[in-house]
Amino acid sequence: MIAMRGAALRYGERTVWSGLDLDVAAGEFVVVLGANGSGKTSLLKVLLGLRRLSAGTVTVGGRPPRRGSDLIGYVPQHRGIPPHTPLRARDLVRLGVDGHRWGPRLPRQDARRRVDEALRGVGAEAFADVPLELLSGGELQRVRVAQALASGPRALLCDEPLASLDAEHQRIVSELVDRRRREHRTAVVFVTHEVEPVLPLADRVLHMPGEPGREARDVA
Ligand SMILES: Nc1ncnc2c1ncn2[C@@H]1O[C@H](COP(=O)(O)OP(=O)(O)OP(=O)(O)O)[C@@H](O)[C@H]1O
Repeated sequence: MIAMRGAALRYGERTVWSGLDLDVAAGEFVVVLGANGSGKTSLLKVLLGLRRLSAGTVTVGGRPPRRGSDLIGYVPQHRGIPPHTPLRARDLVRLGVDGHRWGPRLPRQDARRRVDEALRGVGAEAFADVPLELLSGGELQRVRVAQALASGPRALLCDEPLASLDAEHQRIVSELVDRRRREHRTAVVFVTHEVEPVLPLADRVLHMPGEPGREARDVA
């Protein structure tokens, strides 16, 4: 599903990583670890089509990554919602249903059914109509997972989705992602500093070295 060969990323003179080979098959769960600044978010940006490699090749679903591709779902790092944001949980998930869609939107009934399914999938029905700014951090991350999965992506990229969640919600969010890859064979790339909840679920771990000249290691 995801294939990188001899990949390198530079910002100006600075090489963030190089010599990176990575394969993530359908249904595989790959955890990405590394120090601050080692280039984990930059790796996701390349897969999202937001950054071009400086060297090497990358494909997602057999093609070069493309911004806005409906092959990919993305769960960003947890952060709060600005006060007075006029959205409820179900509105955020609706953006996920419509997000990548070109042309006419889904008929209202179909969209509503998909939003309800996605909310049910993360156990968020009880707060579906609550304004986002009132949700707890853990509830909000569950809604963000629902948003990312609402369009049925074949690969799910998660950027530190467990940061600042309590242990119980770290487990809940990790298991939601794990269930998805098992039931739908979604390929998962999961960047985290919280290893405890995800290592038991991971097929493989990619260590970003964070030191110039050292190559990233993809270990079993
Ligand atoms: N647009 C940019 N221009 C120049 N340098 C950048 C740019 N984006 C990121 N960097 C630098 O590249 C390095 C890798 O950044 P990145 O955010 O990918 O690291 P990270 O591993 O995700 O870090 P963290 O764990 O702190 O989130 C950092 O030193 C950062 O300052």
